Amino acid sequence: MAVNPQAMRSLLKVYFIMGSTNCCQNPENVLQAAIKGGITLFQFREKGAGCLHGKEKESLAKKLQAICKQSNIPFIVNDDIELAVKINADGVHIGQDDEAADVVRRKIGSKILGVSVHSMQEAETAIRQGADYIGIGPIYPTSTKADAKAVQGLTFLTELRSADIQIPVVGIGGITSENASPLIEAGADGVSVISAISQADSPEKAAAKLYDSVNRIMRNA
Ligand SMILES: Cc1ncsc1CCOP(=O)(O)O
Ligand SMILES: C=C1C=NC(C(F)(F)F)=NC1=N
Ligand SMILES: [Mg+2]
Repeated sequence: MAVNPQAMRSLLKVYFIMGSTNCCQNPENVLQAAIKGGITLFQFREKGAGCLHGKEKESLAKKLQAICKQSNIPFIVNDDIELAVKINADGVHIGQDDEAADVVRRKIGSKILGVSVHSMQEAETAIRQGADYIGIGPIYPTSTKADAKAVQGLTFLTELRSADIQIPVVGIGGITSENASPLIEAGADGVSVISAISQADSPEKAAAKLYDSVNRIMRNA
């Protein structure tokens, strides 16, 4: 465990994920606004049709990393372990089709390690191999990830929590400030969003609304 679970849980509250293909406006301005609105964690996910590669990808990563650093928001890199190590990111997020979590843990040392899981078996493996948090979804329908798995709603989350699995958990997929509350009530430590913030007219207001709905539920829980 590289980050203590309680610290990890508060980082997961409003977890913004973005890459150049998710934005209509300039990614740097969108991230700046999202941070102002109150996001608690950021993941650089440069993936899908038209995404950047090589030097262009690295240069955008460094710009977004600098913006996060100014506000003490940890900067997580999706998939690209090599890039994460090269620019000394604060952590990485991997899926089941990436390298195994134990291999990645050896490469990143005490950085934050997040793993996407879709079953109890995958969750237990990720925990055993030293993940700091797990991402589960898609919770609701989403058009952002073309190859997303079947929509799972709150079923898997409820299963995890009734199996008394304590690892910090964040939900992802089609989440907005309108549908975030049931997820927190079912035991998620936070919500992860791409389009609800990156494609909002005001990313700052969208982030603030998400932050408010998540905290409102946590205060009353
Ligand atoms: C990366 C990812 N993994 C499962 S759904 C998804 C896309 C989430 O995007 P959005 O928040 O726009 O639905
Ligand atoms: C596919 C993904 C699933 N979950 C997450 C996170 F929200 F960070 F856990 N990030 C991803 N890139
Ligand atoms: Mg991946």
